Amino acid sequence: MKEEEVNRCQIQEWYPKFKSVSIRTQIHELPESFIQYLLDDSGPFLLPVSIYNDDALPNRIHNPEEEEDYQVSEGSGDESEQPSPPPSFPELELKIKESIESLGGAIFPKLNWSAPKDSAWISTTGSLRCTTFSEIALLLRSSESLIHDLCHAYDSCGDKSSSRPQNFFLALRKWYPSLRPEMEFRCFVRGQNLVGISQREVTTFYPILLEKKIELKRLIQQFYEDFERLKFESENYTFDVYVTKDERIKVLDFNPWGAFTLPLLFDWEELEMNTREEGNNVDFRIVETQCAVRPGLKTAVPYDYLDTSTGSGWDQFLRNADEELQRQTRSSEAGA
Ligand SMILES: Nc1ncnc2c1ncn2[C@@H]1O[C@H](COP(=O)(O)OP(=O)(O)OP(=O)(O)O)[C@@H](O)[C@H]1O
Repeated sequence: MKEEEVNRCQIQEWYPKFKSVSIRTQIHELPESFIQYLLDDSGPFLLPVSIYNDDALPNRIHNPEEEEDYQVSEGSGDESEQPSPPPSFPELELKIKESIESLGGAIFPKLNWSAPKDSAWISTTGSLRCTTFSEIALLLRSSESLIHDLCHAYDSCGDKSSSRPQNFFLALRKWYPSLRPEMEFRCFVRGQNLVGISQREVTTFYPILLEKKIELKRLIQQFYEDFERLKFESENYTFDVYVTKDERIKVLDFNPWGAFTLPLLFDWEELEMNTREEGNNVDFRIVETQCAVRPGLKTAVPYDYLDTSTGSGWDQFLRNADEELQRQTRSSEAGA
């Protein structure tokens, strides 16, 4: 696989071309200080200080010296006891706040390639729905799967020249509360031919897919002929689509062929062999019976989460996160 093929699957690269057939998204370049914050696992877990009131336009720039909570006593003699000051990213926070408002008040966050799916369990809603910068920071900072984007994006590239992209971006996608998982599909393109389509959520049997199989296949194939073929430059790649109630197709994501991309109801060897000639049938796969469901391919809750007993590490992590949230709530109430 080539770096350029991996690069094309970054949301800041593909979204401008597919905007009209995707879901509303605003993309912000991330400062290096924020990337370092995401990567830093030394010391306690600190959420960034929110410098704006949550429910108003920016009206107060936080000044640590004016608030008791932030005063660091000088010369106490034991510097190692002093917690490091919480980080703050005022410019980024303002841009994000404005974007969230313009996207209707709730968003789904994502870096260049990936969403922090593995940290949904930590949010109060158990989902990736975010309404504030702090919620986004909590999800991003808690996610192991984003380490792939941050440090290993090019690991499968034969021409790898760096471990990370030049710039990182945060995509804020309008939150859709009622996406039906059975209407998401992964499409496999080889040699610029659509060779396979798989149900995306393979852990469940959805009878409606049996009923609509022929129609869904026709819709997706038509979409590929109309939009995809001319616009996405790689020879081999995958893209994920969502079929709306009124039978429109929305592109959710692009992924490189092979490597970290899950082949779902296929395996890569059989997809490699499928060199579909023009006009041949596209292989459309769904879970056809209750007995054919696949086990979950990704774990949503880290194993350690199951063990929150004293000494497990998670007890301290959860206490720190809780204290930080309470402290920030107190400080924003004091400033309101
Ligand atoms: N805007 C949204 N609102 C609500 N849910 C969403 C939204 N966008 C995506 N999702 C849900 O989140 C899932 C993961 O999204 P997405 O494919 O963008 O993440 P990803 O990290 O790139 O995943 P993968 O690496 O498996 O492709 C989607 O399958 C969809 O169910």
